[in-house]
Amino acid sequence: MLALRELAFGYGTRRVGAGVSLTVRPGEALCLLGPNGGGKTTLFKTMLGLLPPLAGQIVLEGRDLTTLPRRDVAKTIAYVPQAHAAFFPFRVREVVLMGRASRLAAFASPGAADHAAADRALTMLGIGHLAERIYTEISGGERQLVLIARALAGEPRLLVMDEPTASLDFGNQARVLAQVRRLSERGIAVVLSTHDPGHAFLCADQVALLHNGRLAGLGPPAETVIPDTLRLLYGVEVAVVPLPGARRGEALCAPVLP
Ligand SMILES: Nc1ncnc2c1ncn2[C@@H]1O[C@H](COP(=O)(O)OP(=O)(O)OP(=O)(O)O)[C@@H](O)[C@H]1O
Repeated sequence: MLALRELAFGYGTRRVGAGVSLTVRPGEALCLLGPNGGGKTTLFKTMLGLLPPLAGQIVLEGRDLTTLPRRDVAKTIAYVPQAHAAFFPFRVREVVLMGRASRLAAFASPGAADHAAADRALTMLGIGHLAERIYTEISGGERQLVLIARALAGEPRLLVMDEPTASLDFGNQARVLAQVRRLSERGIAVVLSTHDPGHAFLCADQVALLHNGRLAGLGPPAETVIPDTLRLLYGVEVAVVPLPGARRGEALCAPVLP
């Protein structure tokens, strides 16, 4: 689905990261962990084709990303940004419908299939009851769920999510992580970042650890989310405690305060 080969990324002459190589297969979820300012958002922008690679290559479904028409990229990858301040008082249904933009001809209005896809996405996220609400008048957590629904409405094959659980309450965090697993089961590839390393155990097949713009580890959660790597990334001691009866090696991560 997606391959990064010796990728260097950043802003013009400001190199944020380098030497990043990884692959994400259809239906696989990759969780990106790293400290504030570690380069996660910059890497995402580069993967989406919004920033040119400074070196190396990004291959999307076998083709070099930089040679693909923007519209093809937009049909394949959907991006869920961090829940941002909302300025325009659209209804939630309209916001979700905007996720169909890449599938509409220029100046065309959404048709029945587009409305149906938007409704499916609202239902999938369990927020059908918000459809007629005004986007600027719902909570930050609800907005985050709407942004995920907007991305899914475009029926992408790869979903890139920048800290999708950041502003969500405990229940909604669990719902979003469960959703990531469900998307994987449907064959959709997911790349997400989070500041909670425990989330990797709940939804990821692979974890990429980004430290000073370089990969400090890449592999299954049980091999990568361990006290040594978490100390390196975050500069604190972390206890990684296996969950009793866990079938996928799930563990809880908690900082050990001095
Ligand atoms: N537009 C920009 N131009 C130049 N440098 C930038 C720009 N945006 C971010 N940076 C720098 O790039 C580095 C990586 O930032 P980035 O936002 O990718 O980190 P992050 O891992 O997503 O952080 P966080 O977890 O805090 O969201 C930081 O040093 C930041 O100051």
